Amino acid sequence: MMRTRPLKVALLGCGVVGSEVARIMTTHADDLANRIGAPVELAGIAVRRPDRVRAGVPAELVTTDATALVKRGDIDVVIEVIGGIEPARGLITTAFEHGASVVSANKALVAADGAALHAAAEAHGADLYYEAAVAGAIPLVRPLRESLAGDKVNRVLGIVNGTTNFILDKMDSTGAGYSEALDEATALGYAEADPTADVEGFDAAAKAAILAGIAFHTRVTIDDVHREGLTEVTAADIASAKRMGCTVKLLAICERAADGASVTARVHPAMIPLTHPLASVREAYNAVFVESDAAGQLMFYGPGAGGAPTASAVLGDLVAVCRNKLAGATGPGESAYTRLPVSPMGEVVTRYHISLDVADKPGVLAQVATIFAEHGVSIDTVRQQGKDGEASLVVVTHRAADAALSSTVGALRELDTVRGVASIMRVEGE
Ligand SMILES: NC(=O)C1=CN([C@@H]2O[C@H](COP(=O)(O)OP(=O)(O)OC[C@H]3O[C@@H](n4cnc5c(N)ncnc54)[C@H](O)[C@@H]3O)[C@@H](O)[C@H]2O)C=CC1
Ligand SMILES: N[C@@H](CC=O)C(=O)O
Ligand code: NA
Repeated sequence: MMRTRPLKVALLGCGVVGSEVARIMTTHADDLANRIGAPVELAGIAVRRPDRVRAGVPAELVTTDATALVKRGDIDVVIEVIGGIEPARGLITTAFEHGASVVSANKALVAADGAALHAAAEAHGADLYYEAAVAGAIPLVRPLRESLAGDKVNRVLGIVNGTTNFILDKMDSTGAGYSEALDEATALGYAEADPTADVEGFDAAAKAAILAGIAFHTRVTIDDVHREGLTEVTAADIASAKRMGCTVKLLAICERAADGASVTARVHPAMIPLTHPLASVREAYNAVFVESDAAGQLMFYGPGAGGAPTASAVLGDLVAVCRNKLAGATGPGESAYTRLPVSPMGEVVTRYHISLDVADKPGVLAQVATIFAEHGVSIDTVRQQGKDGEASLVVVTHRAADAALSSTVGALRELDTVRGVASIMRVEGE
């Protein structure tokens, strides 16, 4: 039976995501009420710039005082789509203290301080949901937290940043320049307020931290995630990948160690074979593989960024949180009981593509091969291209520890015949 008294919702932020949340809450009000069992009322919208015209947003609901809004006392759910650490963290904490549950899309905050936020929610009998924080519209947080709660997840691997995937896709398929592609991604609402977060891999690293924590039932913060962004990827890397039958993607990879005693989490560009399903993920789409003991391999795919897709995930959480409120219950909180430590990047084992500029004279190849052998890194293939006394040597290795590869590269740089290390890229998905 439908409750007539509405559940009151405060919306913090009315930008790309917030404006879509407000629009869908208004246009789908009847369906939302039927699905929840009570009407949901948008009771206030906190904005920073009230002068900005927002189509379809009732002017009387708009305020610049977000703190007063979350302290009102009659708010059941706060939706935080401001982004960043402060004031978002303070507002969420205040919301819990005043009895509200919280839905957030803020990966930066959850990856930095998720444990404290979960503790605050639990202390006040409230919910903290953040499906939109990882891979936009794609259901991933709740499937990991709930549907896979009976299984043992060993690996999560995928593309979790729409902006960088959009840039790489445009560079690869249309030959667009990096800045042009980034501007387009920003105009389409995919990029963060500061797109450095996207291109330097901070956004993907935040998502990797959240995924690793939930998947392995431990605590992982963004500081535990090895991070390399897109800015070092050159057109030559992309061309070299093509020659190998590969493409370049920015990947997030979270793994349980073979002995089960630790986990790793990393974000970096990588070459993947064109035959791998991740190679065909275009534009701002995301795709994530989850590998677990009982289920085997699962693939999650869909729009990873953009106002309406992200609002879809926010509204899904809103419905869940409202249902919990009506039932007088809360959903699952933090599950970090395994306390598995996060190992450093040096312990990660994978394959590498290394491009060296070398002198084109006899014996160089043997010298280079010896350095690899001395560091225990086995070579799979070597390709050499010479011009004007200089040559480019492309080495692809078998699987080796990241620390061994770093020492190898350090020793290669010491060789007189090695003029420079043009690029080092990991090779994944084989
Ligand atoms: N745009 C996207 O595709 C996705 C965004 N997200 C996350 O959603 C959140 C919001 O992102 P967008 O909507 O894209 O950003 P946005 O920059 O378009 O919107 C944020 C809005 O919050 C407002 N704001 C800032 N401080 C405020 C304050 N103290 N009080 C009230 N309003 C304030 C800003 O003026 C802005 O309008 C971020 O955490 C972002 O990481 C998550 C998934 C996808
Ligand atoms: N900037 C992010 C938005 C969604 O999380 C991205 O590009 O993926
Ligand atoms: Na999601």
